[in-house]
Amino acid sequence: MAARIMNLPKHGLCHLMRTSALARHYAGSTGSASPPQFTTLSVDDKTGIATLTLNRPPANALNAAFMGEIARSIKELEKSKCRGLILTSSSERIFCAGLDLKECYQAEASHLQGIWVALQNLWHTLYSTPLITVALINGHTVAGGGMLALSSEYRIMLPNFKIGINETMVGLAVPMWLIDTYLNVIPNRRVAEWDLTASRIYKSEHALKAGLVDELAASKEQGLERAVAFISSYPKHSLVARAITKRQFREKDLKNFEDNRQHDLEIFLSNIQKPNVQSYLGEYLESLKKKA
Ligand SMILES: CCCCCCCC/C=C\CC(=O)SCCNC(=O)CCNC(=O)[C@H](O)C(C)(C)COP(=O)(O)OP(=O)(O)OC[C@H]1O[C@@H](n2cnc3c(N)ncnc32)[C@H](O)[C@@H]1OP(=O)(O)O
Repeated sequence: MAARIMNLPKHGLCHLMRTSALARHYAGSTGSASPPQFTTLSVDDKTGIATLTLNRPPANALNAAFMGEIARSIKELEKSKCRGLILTSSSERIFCAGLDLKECYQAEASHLQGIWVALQNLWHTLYSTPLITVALINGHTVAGGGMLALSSEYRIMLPNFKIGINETMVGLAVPMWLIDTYLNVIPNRRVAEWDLTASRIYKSEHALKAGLVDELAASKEQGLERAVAFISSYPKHSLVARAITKRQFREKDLKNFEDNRQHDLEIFLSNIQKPNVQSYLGEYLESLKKKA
């Protein structure tokens, strides 16, 4: 039975906490984190599989609060000993449009810093989690949205959507940690370099052929079934060993990131505040509006 929840208790989430108990938990909560605004989370008590649904209309664009909320949920799920996490979207068209560009335009340096640090933390949390992670990509996912999908272990996508990392089109360099994430999925360096320098965006069907996604599903329901099947394919006794093995594969990328975290922030702040980048960002935002 799925227990629909508003936020997570400190422990034991996967151990039969029901909606009423959760409501009491929040009523009496010490309030260390505010209730979720942009996500909903449900956990199936029987399978120990959580589904985190992104819900920041219209495009699930990532601002600092939204990214912080996703990262906190993952951390709490880890403590509650859930076995797996499915990431999906409440929108029928957009999984995630990447960073909220409206918040990157003509913003204070402190605001931009908050956005970038939240993006770094979200990537680190998702990429390093011992949970079995599946992105059920039920809409377009680009840039920071591509990061969410590619940092997950398995990708199931619905047909006729777009996926890719288009930062260079926005006028900025792809950070090393995102290049490493891409290479973890597309290990052919030539293809990866070409994709990222050219801001290549794949349609679902082509993404499957290229190995950027692992399966196509005809509907969200079918995608959810497939995601549950993937997570459940790992027997219980293998979970610790698989988590250690996953960590070993990703350790070098995580260490490189930690060694360069501050430098990465400085590069972003310096680039995003350049007059030509801001000017292009303004035009880009206008083009998104005109399209609507
Ligand atoms: C700039 C910093 C770069 C730093 C480089 C380092 C890299 C690290 C990782 C992440 C960086 C980023 O994420 S940069 C974000 C780049 N994102 C994009 O370029 C996506 C732009 N959007 C689209 O291409 C399309 O919207 C879509 C393909 C995602 C969906 O297309 P669709 O036709 O279905 O929808 P609309 O285009 O009509 O959009 C609906 C609605 O959403 C608004 N919108 C879309 N994207 C964003 C966004 N990224 N930020 C804020 N708002 C966005 C769009 O304007 C529409 O709004 P209105 O209905 O109000 O007009």
